[in-house]
Amino acid sequence: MDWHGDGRLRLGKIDYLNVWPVYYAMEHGHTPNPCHITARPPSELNAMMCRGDLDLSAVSSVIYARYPDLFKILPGLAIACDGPVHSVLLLSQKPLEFLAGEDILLTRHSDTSVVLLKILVEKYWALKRVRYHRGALSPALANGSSPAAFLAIGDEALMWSRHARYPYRYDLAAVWHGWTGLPFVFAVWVVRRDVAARAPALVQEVTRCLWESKSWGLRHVDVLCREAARLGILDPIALRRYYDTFTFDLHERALKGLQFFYGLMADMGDIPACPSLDFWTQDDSQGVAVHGAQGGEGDGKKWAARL
Ligand SMILES: C=C(O[C@@H]1C=C(C(=O)O)C=C[C@H]1O)C(=O)O
Repeated sequence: MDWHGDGRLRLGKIDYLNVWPVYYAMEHGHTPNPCHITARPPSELNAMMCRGDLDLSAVSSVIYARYPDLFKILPGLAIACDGPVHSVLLLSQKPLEFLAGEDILLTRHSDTSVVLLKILVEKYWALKRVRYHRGALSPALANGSSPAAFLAIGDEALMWSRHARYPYRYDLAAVWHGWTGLPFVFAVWVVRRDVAARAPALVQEVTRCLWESKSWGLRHVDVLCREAARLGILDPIALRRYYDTFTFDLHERALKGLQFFYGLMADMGDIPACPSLDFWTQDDSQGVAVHGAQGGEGDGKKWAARL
């Protein structure tokens, strides 16, 4: 835990459009920002949190399942959707049923979607002998040896969703929803346990500020769409539709989807068992194990009352 000499915690931010509703207000002076914010793709944030280079962050949901002893979940925050997500895509040169025995390139920026894809390939689509490679998408797509299919997430997926050589598009959250009927949780916000134990008041402050910023963002989606459109990835109307697909909460159904996913990770041998969901609370620095019955609520009010 490095205080930078000023008592501020180090907060990670996913470097994609999808988290603007959570961070925009605190980064632009509309709500308080008590942290140092570092923006990176998810897999880099995951590694930084595991190393202790950040104190709190959004991380790929698989990371909590793999390292439950290292982290506690911050309530009332998630990147989840209950149907298509538009930005986690398997893009293929051929229809899915012809991908058996083929190479799929996996973006190096993802940890959760990579696991979701492998689960769908093995347990839902039952494709045999698929070979996976992890790497940077741009160079692979630019040279002649392009893979039969690739997995893209975040802004890259939004930019490449209409790639001419990859006309077959599979939205993994839509496939998951069609299969399980459940929401899918791509990312959760976690705090390192050592930080939670040593600085509960700061963790509380940052959590409240994230809720306040999210609440502002969700009340001003029109502002976010106007500003985010300047990046040239989506126009304001498409951005509105994009933001409407997300729930930024760990509500009860999202928790069910998360636990079902963790159960499948255990079946695949990725983790030894489905972990308890250990939420951070200020008054119990050892945490409270939650087994699917609790979750964050829209504006964080329920959690604010608990903290
Ligand atoms: C929905 C998305 O979820 C993302 C997917 C992640 C992953 O696959 O590890 C992590 C964080 C999220 O940003 C997206 O990037 O579009």
